[in-house]
Amino acid sequence: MKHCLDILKKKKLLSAVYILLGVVVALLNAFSASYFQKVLDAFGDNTLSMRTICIYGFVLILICGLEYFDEYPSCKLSQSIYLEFKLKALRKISTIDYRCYQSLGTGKLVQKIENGANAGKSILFDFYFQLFSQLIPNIVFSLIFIANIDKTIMVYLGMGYILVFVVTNILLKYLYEIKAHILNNEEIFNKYLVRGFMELIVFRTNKRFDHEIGQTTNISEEIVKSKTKMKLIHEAFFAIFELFIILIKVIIVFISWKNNRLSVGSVVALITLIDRAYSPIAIFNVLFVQYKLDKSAFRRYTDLLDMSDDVRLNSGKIVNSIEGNIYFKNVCFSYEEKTIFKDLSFHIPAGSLVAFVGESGSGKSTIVKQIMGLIKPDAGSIHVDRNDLSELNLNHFYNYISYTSQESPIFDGTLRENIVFDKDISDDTIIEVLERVGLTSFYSDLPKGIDTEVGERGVMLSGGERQRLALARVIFGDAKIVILDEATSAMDNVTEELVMKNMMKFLRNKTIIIIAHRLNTIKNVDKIYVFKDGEIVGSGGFKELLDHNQYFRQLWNTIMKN
Ligand SMILES: Nc1ncnc2c1ncn2[C@@H]1O[C@H](COP(=O)(O)OP(=O)(O)OP(=O)(O)O)[C@@H](O)[C@H]1O
Repeated sequence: MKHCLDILKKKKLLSAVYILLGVVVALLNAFSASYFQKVLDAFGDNTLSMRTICIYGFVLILICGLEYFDEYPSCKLSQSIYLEFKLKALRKISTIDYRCYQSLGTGKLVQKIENGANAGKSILFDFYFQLFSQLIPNIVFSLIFIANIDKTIMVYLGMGYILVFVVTNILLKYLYEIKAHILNNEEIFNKYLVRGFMELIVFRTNKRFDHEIGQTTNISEEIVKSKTKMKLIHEAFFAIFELFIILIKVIIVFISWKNNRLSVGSVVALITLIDRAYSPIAIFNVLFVQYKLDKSAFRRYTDLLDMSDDVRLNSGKIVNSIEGNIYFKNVCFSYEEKTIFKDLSFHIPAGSLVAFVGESGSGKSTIVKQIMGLIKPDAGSIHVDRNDLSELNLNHFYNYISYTSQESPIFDGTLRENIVFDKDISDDTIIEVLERVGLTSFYSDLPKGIDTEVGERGVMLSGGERQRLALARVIFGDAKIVILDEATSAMDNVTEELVMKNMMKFLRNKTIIIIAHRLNTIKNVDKIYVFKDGEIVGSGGFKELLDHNQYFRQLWNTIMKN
């Protein structure tokens, strides 16, 4: 509910106008039905006056006008509520704890957000707003006007409400299970869809698409079956409800005819008012069932919103300058049961150029994520200069650190956005940097120059071009600590050497950490740390390690052989 209230607070005025308009229209509707009794009876007695006709006509026109104006807040509210729920999800991703983020899958997540935003809109707008602006006012005003005609009938109608409510609740228990089944299947359906798009090459070359399409077809059939079942149950309820109202109307006509107690006008007004009093109940039931079912989709979505945030992103100590010393002191870290580091300690002096090497899975990237503050040590401490990293405001710290990852360093946007984001930098300067990272010929072939869209994950660039683009971004940053995690792995040797030579000129005096598998690229670094199973098994200069460290020599020999 907290998330719904957040959105309501933002839309206070619009919500108040919408509810007020609904109440006024309901009052006028009940009044017009009751006034119609007066018109009919006066018509029968030959006492109908021009004034009565005018009042009746005016009320009908007023209702018509107000119902039209009602569309404005109605449309604005429903659309903005739906989009606000989606925005909330994006805001959440901007602060979510990185470990929680790692547990989310793209396909399922996107569907969860879509279903959740729809469910949230449905709960807030289609249920609560309709309840307070239409259903309750319609029921209350209709009952008041019915009581005005005949109090006993009003009491019987009230008892009818209770019966309808009991039946609805029995129905709901059955519908819940079907809805949960649908939601699960929709998320899995989307997972297959997204991974089909993202992993086209893997699935095509492994001939997996037939299997994937088969699975998705089965799931879609399941979804259709469950949705049809739900619809039929809903409709059956509606049909029974219609019969129930018809029965009430027939009984009223019969009793009035037998007792000869009510005028023609009163019977017509009663029948109209019964429709007005019971239609909201029918609508309420549909909405209530939907509301209860939406709650399960909404809960899945709020589970995402309620995931832990990285509290250090926006709180903690703010430092105004950083030299770039990094100290790991007895750091321990595990992913669930799996121990990655035990008692890891090392020091990287400010302004030095170091490299982390080791077999795949030895923990190099995990160290980098810890230096970035994305994941926290279970024990021990990480210091940047004299500051304990766990006490720093990370958003502020990110002004001084830059990280180029080995995976998809490019996002869906233009070349310019990918290099400088929204910084105001002249085209000439950007082009000059593109030259430095060896992208001159690539750039000159682009139809829209630096404003060319590079596609999702930079799909229209080669692996090496993507990496060079990401390196160009580093040049525009003002970081004191630069981390290049396999940042040149997709480049050929000649390009890599040229680009790194240019990069190093620019990165002078910064603390640079390079993670590399190609050991020939790190011959000139100040210090190499050799990792094996989360431990440092050697450190020193390239030559020193080659002469004295057996494991490093083994790594080097393997590479040379390849
Ligand atoms: N989210 C995660 N959950 C569980 N285990 C993980 C997770 N991320 C990484 N690991 C494990 O942590 C270990 C260290 O991974 P890391 O990515 O740091 O290795 P690396 O040395 O950088 O490997 P590579 O050179 O292949 O990139 C690996 O065994 C990996 O399986």
